Amino acid sequence: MPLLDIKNLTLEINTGTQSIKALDKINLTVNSGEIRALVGESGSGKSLIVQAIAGATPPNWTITADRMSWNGNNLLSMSEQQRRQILRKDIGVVFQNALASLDPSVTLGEQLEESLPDQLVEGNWFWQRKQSRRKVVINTVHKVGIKDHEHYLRAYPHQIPTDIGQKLMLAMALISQPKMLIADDPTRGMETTTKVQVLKLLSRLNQTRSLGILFVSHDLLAIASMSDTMTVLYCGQTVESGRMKNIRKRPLHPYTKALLDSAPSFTKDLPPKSELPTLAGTIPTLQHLPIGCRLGPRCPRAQRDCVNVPAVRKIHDHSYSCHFPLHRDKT
Ligand SMILES: Nc1ncnc2c1ncn2[C@@H]1O[C@H](COP(=O)(O)OP(=O)(O)OP(=O)(O)O)[C@@H](O)[C@H]1O
Repeated sequence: MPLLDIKNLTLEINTGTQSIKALDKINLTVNSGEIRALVGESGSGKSLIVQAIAGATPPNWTITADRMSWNGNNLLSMSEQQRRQILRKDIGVVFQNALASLDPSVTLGEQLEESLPDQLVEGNWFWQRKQSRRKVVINTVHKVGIKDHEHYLRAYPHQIPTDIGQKLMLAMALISQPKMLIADDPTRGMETTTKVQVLKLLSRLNQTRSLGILFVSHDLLAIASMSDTMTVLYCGQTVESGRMKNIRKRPLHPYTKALLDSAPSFTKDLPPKSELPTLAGTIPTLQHLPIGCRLGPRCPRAQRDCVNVPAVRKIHDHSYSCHFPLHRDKT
């Protein structure tokens, strides 16, 4: 059974004048010990998925799904308290710009200690538990590559540089020893050595503790080297999903191909909102979504049928949604 199992997740945003389908029938699973990359241009809806899973949604969002379960338990039907409990213990989430959501008046050390569940604290006496908490916090910040813990644990959120902040957010997500980590662009803006350090840490946790990871990123180099599987998103629709090596070798969806071709040697990140060199135009805004397959107006293979949403087709564990996929002309 997958840890996280999502089928046909739809997110509608009510703008007051209209209802917009920002996510349209998204499918996604993450198994224990699996690293799944969630990729797509800026604006494709990756962060919306993370927010929908975490339940961090404003009142004008409506979320529906045929299935959205954690370890077999329906996330959508459980109480807010049960869901919070799961997010506190079992799923670590690093949101984009997470640093901004920290309490500015509390030191980072105290906020990390608060994130540590009581079950992981040793000792019976108050002073023993205090020491134990401190020890776990220090170990965790060392694990994410912060050596000068004295300095940073005493600091307030606005006093630290962004890359240290990102590492601390990762520490906060990992401190409860979760079964799964959802990391929304955790290495964004980091310089290469720091990035490599963080990626190595995640790979190690994945291998030693079977940590399942949903890795959201623009960074194709990072994704390709560490992920087992990949889900490609375009404009709120899942376009392709499968094993990383199969998709890299033989992408079936024209969008996946364009995304891979845009970083031919995987040597550069794709800056947000940039044009893909292999596809004309840019991703549409939610107010101007095309009908049917949303890639239609930009797709070199588009034909009349593309005004209808393509069904999900499967070849073993490789799935795609396209009327005119690559390499399948004879079928
Ligand atoms: N709270 C919100 N209300 C309305 N629209 C939103 C909201 N958050 C995001 N959007 C819109 O939803 C679409 C998807 O945004 P999202 O942030 O999920 O993209 P993304 O793939 O995560 O991009 P990036 O890689 O830049 O983070 C965008 O068009 C964005 O403008």
